[in-house]
Amino acid sequence: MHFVPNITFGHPVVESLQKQLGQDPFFDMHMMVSRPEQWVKPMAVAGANQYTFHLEATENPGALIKDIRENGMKVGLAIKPGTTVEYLAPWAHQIDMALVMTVEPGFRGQKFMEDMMPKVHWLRTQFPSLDIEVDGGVGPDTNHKCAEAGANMIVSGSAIMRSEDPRSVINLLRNVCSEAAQKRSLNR
Ligand SMILES: O=C(CO)[C@H](O)[C@H](O)COP(=O)(O)O
Repeated sequence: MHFVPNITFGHPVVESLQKQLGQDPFFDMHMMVSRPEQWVKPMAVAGANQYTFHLEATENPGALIKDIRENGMKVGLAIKPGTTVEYLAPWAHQIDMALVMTVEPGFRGQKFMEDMMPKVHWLRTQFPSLDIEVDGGVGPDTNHKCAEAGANMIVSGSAIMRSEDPRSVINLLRNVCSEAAQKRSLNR
């Protein structure tokens, strides 16, 4: 289970949490950009472990996946709420992580789109070992829906940053995801 606090690089809170929780940083760069091809090398040089791009932003996902791998990074593939999961499926065997956006990309603090959960569930059923991430409006009130649908990675921004006790929110989110993953593996 990976837990991904969505906090700006170098933010003192994330640095302090990493120290306190003893986590090795894993840098997944979620590139909400047009022409994602142009940033692969710079991100690899900067030390990114994974490069996540939007399927809607490229005309040649296959070539981009190859380039990311050749630059030594794992591959994440994101879809916006309006993009159907069937559009992502042909690439699922070539990627490490599928990212289902649960808000329109743009800014923090938006409302979680529960109607994206069937996408997560479908991906989990079709690709049992794929990492599946959700991003947008995820916090203690919505996290269990993501975990039950099959997400094993979550991005959480506002719910953590607005809390007076970020560490307990992180632990809660992590526990819910771990328990759901455990239940899934027992049911297999
Ligand atoms: O980047 C995003 C949207 O473009 C993320 O959804 C957002 O930053 C996550 O924060 P929150 O938990 O507040 O939705």
